[in-house]
Amino acid sequence: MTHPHLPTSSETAAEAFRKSPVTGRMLIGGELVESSGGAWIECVNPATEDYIGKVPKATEADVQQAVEAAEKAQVGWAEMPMQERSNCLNRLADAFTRHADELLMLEVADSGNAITSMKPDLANCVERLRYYAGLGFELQGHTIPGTSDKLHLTLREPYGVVGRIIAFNHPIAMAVHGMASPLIAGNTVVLKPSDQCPLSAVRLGEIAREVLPPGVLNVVTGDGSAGNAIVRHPRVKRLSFIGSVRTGMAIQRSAAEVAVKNISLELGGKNPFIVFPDAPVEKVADAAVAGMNLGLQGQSCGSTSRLFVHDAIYDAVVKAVAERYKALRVGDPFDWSTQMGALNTRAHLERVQQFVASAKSEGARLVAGGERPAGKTFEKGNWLQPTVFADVTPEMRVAREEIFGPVLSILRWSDVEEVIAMANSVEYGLTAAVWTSDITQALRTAKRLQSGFVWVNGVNSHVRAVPFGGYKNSGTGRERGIEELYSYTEEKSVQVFL
Ligand SMILES: NC(=O)C1=CN([C@@H]2O[C@H](COP(=O)(O)OP(=O)(O)OC[C@H]3O[C@@H](n4cnc5c(N)ncnc54)[C@H](O)[C@@H]3O)[C@@H](O)[C@H]2O)C=CC1
Ligand SMILES: O=Cc1ccc(S(=O)(=O)O)cc1
Repeated sequence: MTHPHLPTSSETAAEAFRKSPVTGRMLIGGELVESSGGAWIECVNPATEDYIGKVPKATEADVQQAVEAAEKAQVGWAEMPMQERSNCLNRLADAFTRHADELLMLEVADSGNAITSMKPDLANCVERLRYYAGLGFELQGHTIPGTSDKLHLTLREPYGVVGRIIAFNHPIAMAVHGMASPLIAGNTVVLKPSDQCPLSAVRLGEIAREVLPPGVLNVVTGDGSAGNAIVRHPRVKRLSFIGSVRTGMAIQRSAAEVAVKNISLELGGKNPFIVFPDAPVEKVADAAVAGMNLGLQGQSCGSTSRLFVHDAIYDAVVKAVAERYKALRVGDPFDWSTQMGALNTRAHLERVQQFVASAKSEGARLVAGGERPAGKTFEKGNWLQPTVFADVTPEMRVAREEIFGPVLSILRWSDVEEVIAMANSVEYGLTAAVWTSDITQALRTAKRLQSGFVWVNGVNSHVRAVPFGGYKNSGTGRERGIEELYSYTEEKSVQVFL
């Protein structure tokens, strides 16, 4: 990429990208390459609709080449002492830190997410690389007492080539988070970023090329057909995917046609936030904003998009939440005072607008937002005001389907059994929040929620060692911590006859 990325003092960041769009290349076997088919994917700034760059549209042959390069590199990579692999990851973290500002600009231009919300993602990437660089030393087998005349022990071995396919909402975080643990375990990686937001991953490929041996990380850019080629490659036995339930199910079907594979899936969410009558109204209202990840326009799998409020404090909470949503600053994603940016694509905005229309027609009460914001900034781009519907009932579409946008639904409850049943009534089970000062009630409720991650009196907090993943159709497998690391290894039992 030749783009300066950082604007001069006389121009805005958006102008800088418009004036000099970037051209990205794929990283395959240590070389920066274009698509063998010659096609490109165009990247558009969601806030301005400006063309900001292009990346190659990978063909099946490109994917094949990437897997072969990864296979070739894997033998030597796995044979390296742990200390050397660890050094490589730490060097990648150093290089990443040097380029963090430029990566942040690319990320914001390509995603439309507010810069204040994306900056922590960059720091988290560095933290994740260093964390797994150290944790690799804990990858241990064990010995098992058995019969007196035999010694039983286990070894942890890498799968080989890992395919990592990711969603559009946290592009660089998902790219880096998903490579640290497979790499330290001795696998090599073929990464496919989302075709909606590929620029930061492509730049990551360029940076990684300077510090990792050729073929250890390969970045192929393309749409679902490139993803499917990774999924169907018979020698990519371990796959890790972040995206929608529909694609996750398609991947399971497609993979099963060619081989038996280990696939972890981080999928969608329609996450409940249950407020008991003793919860503090103002803090609940703050959490109803924070839990929706509005800096990403609600486009986060963990967003607590169904707020169940007890009858006793319902009106007060609705009022406090609506006030906060109306006061949010929507605007230029590059502006450090902006709290919410633009939705990622026009098609996605239109999908979210259909949810707003369906909520109105099904009788929900609009208490904030619902429209495109007014003003010059919003003449072009994928804009929607932060939106809140009250008096939502469980059978409405907005209460059942993942919107992946800035639309919060508030539902009323008065009976604990009923609210737990409502919370569990959707196909998803990713995150949940429970708010009460009664710890017994909180833990009882947490236990009964069919969700992989429950916050008590909090929202949206993630810690690197705490497992994250979904129940039901929200996924399978857990990411983060040592379990994630182990999930990129196969366990071999060795029995020694003495
Ligand atoms: N549970 C979690 O950790 C997260 C889940 N998500 C979910 O992701 C969805 C939004 O992200 P999108 O990018 O729109 O998801 P998506 O499922 O449309 O696409 C995700 C990735 O899969 C690729 N893909 C599409 N079809 C494929 C196929 N047949 N085979 C292989 N790869 C294929 C895409 O090119 C993209 O890279 C939401 O449902 C959201 O909840 C998003 C972030 C985190
Ligand atoms: O949106 C959900 C989400 C966001 C980020 C990550 S990751 O830790 O960066 O992979 C996972 C899920």
